[in-house]
Amino acid sequence: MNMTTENLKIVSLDVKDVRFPTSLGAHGSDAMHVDPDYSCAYVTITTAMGKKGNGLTFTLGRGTEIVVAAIKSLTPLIVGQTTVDIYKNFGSFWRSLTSDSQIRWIGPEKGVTHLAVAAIVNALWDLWAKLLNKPLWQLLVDLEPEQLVAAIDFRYITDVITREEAITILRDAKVGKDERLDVLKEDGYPAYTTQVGWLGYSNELLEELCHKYLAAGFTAFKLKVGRDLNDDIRRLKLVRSIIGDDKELMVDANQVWDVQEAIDWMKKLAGFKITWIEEPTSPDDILGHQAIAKAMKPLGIGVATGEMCCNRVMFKQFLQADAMQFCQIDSARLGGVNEILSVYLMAHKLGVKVCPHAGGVGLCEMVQHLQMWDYISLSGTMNGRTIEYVDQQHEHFVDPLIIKNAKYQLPTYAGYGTTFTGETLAKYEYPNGTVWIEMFGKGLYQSPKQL
Ligand SMILES: C[C@H](O)[C@@H](O)CC(=O)C(=O)O
Ligand SMILES: [Mg+2]
Repeated sequence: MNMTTENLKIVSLDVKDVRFPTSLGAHGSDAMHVDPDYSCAYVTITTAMGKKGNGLTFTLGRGTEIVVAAIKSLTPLIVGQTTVDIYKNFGSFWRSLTSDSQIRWIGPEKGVTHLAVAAIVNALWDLWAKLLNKPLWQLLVDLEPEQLVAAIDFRYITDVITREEAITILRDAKVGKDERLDVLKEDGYPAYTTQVGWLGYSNELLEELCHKYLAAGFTAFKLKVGRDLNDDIRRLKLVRSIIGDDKELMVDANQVWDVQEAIDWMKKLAGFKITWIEEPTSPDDILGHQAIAKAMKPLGIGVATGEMCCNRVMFKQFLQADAMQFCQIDSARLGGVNEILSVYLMAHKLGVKVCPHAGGVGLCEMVQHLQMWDYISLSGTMNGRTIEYVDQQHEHFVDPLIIKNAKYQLPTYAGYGTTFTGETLAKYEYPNGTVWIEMFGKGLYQSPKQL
């Protein structure tokens, strides 16, 4: 398959700080992040002839300016490159972004520098898909195994999967591809929702949203826990009384507990028939997760984590240690699509289900492409897999996701779905967008000048 594009020089990289005042309504709140303002560092890469790709990394308000600064530091590595050179050996180019000899010192492959890489790399994939006039999932599906694997940096993971093994796995998985594509076209990919369960929501809102999403066809729900045990029990009772016992229920502690505390707390919640406990403790504590997973096994509860798992090496060890039963790749935390592909391949080889994290700006838009590629070209199954769905900020994208009867519908537009509308940028760019000026005027937020 010819996947080359015109050879266009990258002439500029622009980055914007875009924020939405979600904390005013406690949207997105959890036990650890009590006042999140859903935000992102938003990248536009422009080529000669004016072709553009957009990418983003998700942030929570303050701190976005630091990611923006990191993206600016990486910009000289991108501007002046040409598209053919980037895409013909994307894995090497990816390595050049993560291995800059001065910048890597403040990573490497983790934290702010890696979030910056994610935004840039996501923009490069959006650009590639747009140049080929395909949705991102289709670009991935159409790449021959050798071409897809050429986008991956296998450094540090060859003890679990090699380039050759990955090619064989992808070749074997070609059987039945067309039929699986038809399933997605007809029916879509199942979703669960977290929208009911933000921790700052009142009981009334929790009840109202459970009814709303049940009526919309959802059969799986996620609730935030970990602030107060009695309150968790009360809220879980309430939710179960509305959704019934036949629906799936997941809980998410967003890293608030110590290891033994997580085990003890979850034993008290086990009676609510919980599918998974998400982020029970520090996202870096592989052996801690392993201990929790072991303790949860007899209770029928799996451990889910990944939204703050910083790179493929950490994922490798979580997978090797049986410390995660649900692998939650995050499209804006790992270094973009290239690194995510390597995690999907390792999870597949080690028999762990991938259920992407998507609570954040643009994450639902992105992960649907990845999970659909996985179904068509890698795992070949949706069994026990689901994509997170939160109903926030979709209206700000030129190509918002489409969900019907609790299933993501196969995207048909070209790109990765990560382009904001002009109106959104005019309103929400921080701090000069019209919505922010209004917020400062009303005293709802302090302007950066006052801080
Ligand atoms: C701060 C974010 O909203 C976080 O709570 C999202 C999350 O953990 C999830 O969607 O899962
Ligand atoms: Mg979570």
